[in-house]
Amino acid sequence: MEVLRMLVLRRAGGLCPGRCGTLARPPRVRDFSTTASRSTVMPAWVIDKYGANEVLRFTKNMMFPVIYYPNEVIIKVHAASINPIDVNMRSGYGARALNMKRDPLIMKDLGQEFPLTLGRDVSGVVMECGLSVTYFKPGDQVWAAVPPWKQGTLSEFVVASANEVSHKPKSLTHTEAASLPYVALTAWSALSKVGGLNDKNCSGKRVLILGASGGIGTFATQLLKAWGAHVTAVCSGDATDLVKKLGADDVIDYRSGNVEEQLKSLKLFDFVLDNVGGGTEDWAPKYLKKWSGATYVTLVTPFLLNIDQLGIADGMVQTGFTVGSKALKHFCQGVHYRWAFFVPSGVYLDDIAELVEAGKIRPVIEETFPFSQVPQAFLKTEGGHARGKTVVNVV
Ligand SMILES: NC(=O)C1=CN([C@@H]2O[C@H](COP(=O)(O)OP(=O)(O)OC[C@H]3O[C@@H](n4cnc5c(N)ncnc54)[C@H](OP(=O)(O)O)[C@@H]3O)[C@@H](O)[C@H]2O)C=CC1
Repeated sequence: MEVLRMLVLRRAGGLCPGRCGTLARPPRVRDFSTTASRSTVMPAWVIDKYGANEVLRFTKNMMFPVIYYPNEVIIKVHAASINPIDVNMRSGYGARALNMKRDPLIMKDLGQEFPLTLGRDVSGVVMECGLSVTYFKPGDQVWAAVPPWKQGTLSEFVVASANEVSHKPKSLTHTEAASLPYVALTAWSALSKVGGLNDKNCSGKRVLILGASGGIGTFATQLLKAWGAHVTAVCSGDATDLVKKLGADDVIDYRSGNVEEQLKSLKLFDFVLDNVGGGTEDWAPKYLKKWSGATYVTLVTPFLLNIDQLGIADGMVQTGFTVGSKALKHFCQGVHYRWAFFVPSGVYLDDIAELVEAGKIRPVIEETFPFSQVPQAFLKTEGGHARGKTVVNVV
C-alpha cells in the first residue's frame, strides 16, 4: 500500500520519493556544509543589461552556485541548448514577472537580476546534493530544464531543485540530452496538462501541429505518435522529410499555397497545437470538430508581455480578461481554447527518458556550438527557421 501511495503521490507531483524526501516544502536553510572546499567563481556567459547579442559577455568570475535549500543539487554542465526564450530574455522579455518570481533570499545575497545567466536546458553530472536529496548522488548523469526565474545553464555549474532533475537516458550523449528537456516539458504541458491528451486516450485522435519543424514541434510530433495519434504537421516545404521521418502522417507546406485551402481537403481535428501564433488563432480553431471536446492550445501568448507593459496587477487582469473572453467565444462555437506554458518537472522527464530508451523519441539537433561560441548560437536561434534544436557543448 505504501508503495502505491508513493507512486500515486509522485505521479501527482506531490511527492518525489528521494528527490526531496518529504511532502512538505523543505525548510529554508543554507546548506553551506557541502560547498566549503571549492573555488568561488566559475566561467559563464552572462548579461549585465538587456539588449541585442552584444550584451552577451563571457566571464571567468561568475559566482559559483550555492545550495540554498536542502532539496537542491549542483550540476556540472556538460551541454546546454538555446531556446527562443533565451533570445527573448536577452532582450528583456518577461523581466518584470521573472524578477518577481526570483527567490528573495537569493536575490538579497547575490544582488539584483544582473549578472544574469541565460540557458534553460542542462545535461551534466551531479556534483553536490543538498541534505534531503536521496534520489540523486554525486556522479549521477542527469538532465533538467531550469525555470526562467533561476540562473541559467550557460555556465560551468548550475543549481537546480531535485524536483526539476531526472536521470539522463543512458542511450543519449550529453549533447543529445541537452536538446530535449525544455521543449519536452513545454510540449507535455500543452498536450497533456492543459490539453488532456495522454498515452491512454490518444489512439486515433487527429492532431494538427502548427510549427512542426522547430524544437517544440519536432518533440510534440514524436510524443503524439508514441501515444498513437494521427499527426498533421504544418511546416516549410524543406522540412517535410524531417517531420515525416519523425512520424507525421500528413504534411502541409505553409509556404506553397494557402494553408486553409489545404486543410479543407482533410478531416477535422480533435486537437490543434499552435507553436506559431501571430494570427493563426483566427483560423486554426475552425478546423476542430465542433461540440466533441476538441481543443486548441497555443504556446504563443501575451502573458509575460502584458506584465512587462502593464505591471503585475494590470497585466494579470488584462491576461485574465483576454484568455477568458477568447475561451468563452470559442466555447460558444463548440471548441475549447487554452494557453499553455513550460512547467519544470523531473518526474515527467523520467517518463520522457523511458520513451527515449524505448526508441520512441529521438533528439533532433540542427547545429552544435562550442562554449566559446554562445553568441553565434544565439544568432542562429534568433534567425528563426529552426529544424530541431541548437545545442552548446560546455565541456
Ligand atoms: N508558452 C511557453 O511557455 C513557451 C512558448 N514557446 C513558444 O513556442 C514557439 C515555438 O517554440 P520553438 O519550437 O522552441 O521555436 P523554434 O524557433 O524552434 O521553431 C519555430 C518553428 O516554426 C516554423 N514556422 C515559422 N512560421 C511558421 C508558420 N507560419 N507555419 C508553420 N511553421 C512555421 C519555423 O520554421 P520556418 O520559419 O522555416 O517555417 C520553425 O521551425 C515560440 O514562439 C516560443 O516562444 C516555447 C516554449 C515555451
